[in-house]
Amino acid sequence: MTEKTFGPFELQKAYSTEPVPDDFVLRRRISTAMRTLSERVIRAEVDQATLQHWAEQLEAVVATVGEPERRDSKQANRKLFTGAATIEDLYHMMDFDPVSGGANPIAPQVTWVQEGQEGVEGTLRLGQQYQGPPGRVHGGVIAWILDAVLSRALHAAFRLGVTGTLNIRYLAGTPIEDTITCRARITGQEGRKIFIEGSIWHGDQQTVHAEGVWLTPKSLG
Ligand SMILES: CCCCCCCCCCCCCC(=O)SCCNC(=O)CCNC(=O)[C@H](O)C(C)(C)COP(=O)(O)OP(=O)(O)OC[C@H]1O[C@@H](n2cnc3c(N)ncnc32)[C@H](O)[C@@H]1OP(=O)(O)O
Repeated sequence: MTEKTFGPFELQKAYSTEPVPDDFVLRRRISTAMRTLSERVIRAEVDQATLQHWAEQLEAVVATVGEPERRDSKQANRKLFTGAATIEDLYHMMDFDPVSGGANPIAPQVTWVQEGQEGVEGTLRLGQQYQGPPGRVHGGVIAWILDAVLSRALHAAFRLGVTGTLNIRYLAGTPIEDTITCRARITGQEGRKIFIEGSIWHGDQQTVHAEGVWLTPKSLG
């Protein structure tokens, strides 16, 4: 039997509904453990011998993994655009994303509650490893997340582009260790320029406003 394959417009749906490939179940477990560790290790108050022991254990894992070659992510992308991508290819494209990618150990995990042409909305919680001022999320981390959230609004509307400009207004502190909500939507288009705005909320309080311009590649525009 031939393996099921997907094209560009099936990417999001297949990624969120098809069964997770076995190796990605394990990659996600590893990444979850690493994310949990990076938060807890900052909190931990232990003696020097314990720190020494943990350092040695972790260095042993690093040595076991070695120095693998860089992953070729263009291959899966090419297959997607000819409708020949397998579910494994889709996971290779999506699951290593630095925001929300389940198999990326540094990716803050967003729970997407809405994704459509009218916009996207997701919730997340950022731990102490993302702290800037005491108790608040680091401003650069906020920019990192919003770049991804605004890009997600672009993809949810079946468009492609790269960030050209991203302006961020920090209205109030965004708390760590509590649920926050991110939103984004396309507000307009002029030729290859697509205008997107976004926000972060803590409960009813808006803490960040963002707006930016995404550029569709010349080859598609
Ligand atoms: C189907 C789904 C697939 C999903 C795949 C998952 C992947 C996930 C990926 C996640 C990705 C996450 C996101 C990421 O991380 S994207 C990575 C971060 N961004 C970049 O690396 C972009 C780097 N910059 C460039 O490549 C070029 O400078 C671009 C392409 C931006 C423009 O160079 P280009 O040669 O094309 O431009 P042009 O000179 O013909 O000008 C055209 C028009 O645009 C106006 N303009 C120009 N520059 C800017 C600017 N910076 N802001 C605003 N406007 C700008 C310009 O005035 C002109 O306007 P007008 O005079 O016509 O009115």
